[in-house]
This record gives sequence, structure tokens and C-alpha cells, in this order.
Amino acid sequence: MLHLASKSPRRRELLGRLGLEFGVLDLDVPERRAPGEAPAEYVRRVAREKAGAGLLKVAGVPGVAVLGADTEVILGDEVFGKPRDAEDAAGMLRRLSGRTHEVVSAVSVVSAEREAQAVSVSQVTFGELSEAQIAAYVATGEPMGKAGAYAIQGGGEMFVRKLSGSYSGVMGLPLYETVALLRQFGIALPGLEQPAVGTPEAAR
Ligand SMILES: Cc1cn([C@H]2C[C@H](O)[C@@H](COP(=O)(O)OP(=O)(O)OP(=O)(O)O)O2)c(=O)[nH]c1=O
Repeated sequence: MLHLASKSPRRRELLGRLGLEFGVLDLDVPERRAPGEAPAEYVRRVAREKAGAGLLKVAGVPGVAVLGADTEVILGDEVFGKPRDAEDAAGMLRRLSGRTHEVVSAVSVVSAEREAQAVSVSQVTFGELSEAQIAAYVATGEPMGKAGAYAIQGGGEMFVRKLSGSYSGVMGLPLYETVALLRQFGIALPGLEQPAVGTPEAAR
């Protein structure tokens, strides 16, 4: 049985697209970058810690695997996590305006026997954002709870001039990498292995 160690509704929705059954573990893992820690290393560590904390919660249940993930927006050596408040969100959007940043999403799967990890890195280029646009977007509340203060799956898509990488990775759970990891753990993916309901006979 797979468990998702995440409070993120996006991760629940994305994992659900694979058509497998999974439980959800609500955890609070601190997200703080250690001094001198490289941005990509930080994302990998936090994903591993989320999965590890989840495994502790279900310890003793045989045959369980736990998936944890972390997503951060990286601009040079700066790491933008979830904004603290509206002002912080506006500051992040100002920094991202007219520039290309990276969105790094790490996924970790752990079980009592093994652990594996995959990382997805996407490049996202924003157009120039006016102060009015930033203020209007922040006022929608959408930036809160999102790394880099935007949601590509929401109004933030209007800022994206170019995306090179994984759309689901930017949203918080890179599906291509997740499928590969789950297969390593022998977890069946019925949504991928059977024809979708309603697919015409000829297309099967
Ligand atoms: C860049 C970007 C991030 N995000 C979200 C994905 C993640 O939920 C969030 C980054 O914060 P995370 O710390 O990765 O995740 P979380 O705190 O939401 O959930 P949990 O730790 O419980 O798994 O930003 C979007 O929804 N859209 C985007 O375009």
C-alpha cells in the first residue's frame, strides 16, 4: 500500500491521476535550508525527510511505501519557498519578473527495505510583470502556499512566456519520474496499464 506524505491538494490530485489507491499522511516537516546547503541538495533532503517522517508514522505496517516530495523555485543562489505573507509574495514575483528561474521538484519513495529518489528540474521564463499585475495577482490569494508565489495551474500561467521541463513537476509532483520510481517498488499503476474507460475500441 502506498501513502502520500503531503498536505498538498495538488500532489493528491496529480498522484490520483495514476489511478492507484493510496493513503494520505498529514505531516509537518520543517523546511529550512542549512547554511551553505546547495539549493538542489536542499530540495532533495526535504523530500527525503518528508517520506522518512511518513514511514515512521506507518511503521510496523507490512508492505507499505511512502512518497514525499518537495518543490522550490530557484533563482541563482536564492531559494523561493512558500511566501510568508502578501508582501513576501509580491517581492518574489518582482524578482521573477522578466527572468528565467528553475523549478526543482524532488520525489522520494521509502519502504522498510529500500529508498529511491528522482529529481525534476524545469526552466520557467516569466514576462515582465507590472506592479499592478503583481498587486492584482497577490490580492487573489493564489500565491500563498505555492513555491515562488505562483501557480502555473492557475492565474500564474499568464506570466509564463516559456516552460522547458515538466508541467506536473512545476505543479509539485513530476509524474514521469514518479511513475518510474513506483515501478521500482513494484507498485501497480492501473491507470496506465489498462485502457481508459470510454476509449473507443478502435483506439485501444
Ligand atoms: C511553482 C508552483 C508551486 N506549486 C506548489 C506545489 C507545492 O504544493 C508548493 C511548494 O511547497 P512544498 O513545500 O513543496 O509542498 P507543500 O508544503 O505544499 O506540501 P507538503 O510539504 O505537505 O507535501 O508549491 C504549485 O502548486 N504551482 C506552481 O506553479
